[in-house]
Amino acid sequence: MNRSTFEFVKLQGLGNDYVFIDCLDRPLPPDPSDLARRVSDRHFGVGSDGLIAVLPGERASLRMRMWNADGSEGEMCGNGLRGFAKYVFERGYVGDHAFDVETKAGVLRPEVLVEDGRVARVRVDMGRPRFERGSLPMAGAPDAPCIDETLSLGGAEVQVTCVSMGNPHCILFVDDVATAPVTTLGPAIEIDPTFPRRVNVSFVAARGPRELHMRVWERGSGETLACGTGACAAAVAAALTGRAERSVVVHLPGGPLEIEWSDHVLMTGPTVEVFRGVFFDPK
Ligand SMILES: N[C@@H](CCC[C@H](N)C(=O)O)C(=O)O
Repeated sequence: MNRSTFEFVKLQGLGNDYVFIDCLDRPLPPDPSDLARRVSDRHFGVGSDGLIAVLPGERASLRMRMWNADGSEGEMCGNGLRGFAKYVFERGYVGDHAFDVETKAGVLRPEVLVEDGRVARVRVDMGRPRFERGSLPMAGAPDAPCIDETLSLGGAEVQVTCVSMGNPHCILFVDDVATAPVTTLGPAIEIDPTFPRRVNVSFVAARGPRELHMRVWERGSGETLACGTGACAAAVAAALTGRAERSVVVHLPGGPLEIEWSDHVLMTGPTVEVFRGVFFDPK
């Protein structure tokens, strides 16, 4: 990789798409936030919801870092981690079907599910959800959870449940996701001072004990077709508040994700390599 061109692979999970760069034998570009903004641009760049780097790890042999389309770095990315698992398994960087990956949210464990010699689906042990405000972070007593609380957020009175999946999520239950104010209230809650590091905002409708419908406004990327960590947080919030069972299918605009919460949260869903290319970096 030199400063003016670099190779990339684009993968998507339920339409939540990321440009992957391989930094195992090459250094991470000097300003990955700026690069994320430029490659993510759907007119002047490759077009994606963000950038993911494949790196050597310290707490595991491999490390994933991800940046949103606005250049902010996220602690975790569920759809991205499924793509990461496919990428490293198919290139022989790991030998086992299940392996550890270091992220900013800790070491997580994906398992690739191989069909016809290809990784089509990945199950990820997403670890334990956390509920205390300090884990998001969120204003208020650091040890107190926020479960079905009515708060003034983004200029509206809303009932929310907040969950950390390593990254912060604010869940609003609604009657119908089609008419939910995703693109108006979503960005207003994202930057509400209650969440000093901003927050991902999910609008979720329970449709029976094992079916959730969801749309998401992602911190740093806007409305996306799916969010893996968001689907986990939504499933946990629905179970915790008696709206659904602990094993659900979350229907997102990009397709369904299977989520199970026993102690850890398990997420199972597809991942697809879309194309490979060379980015001509004007900088
Ligand atoms: N789409 C992702 C989450 C990406 C990071 C998020 N926008 C954040 O800033 O926390 C997923 O699939 O989990």
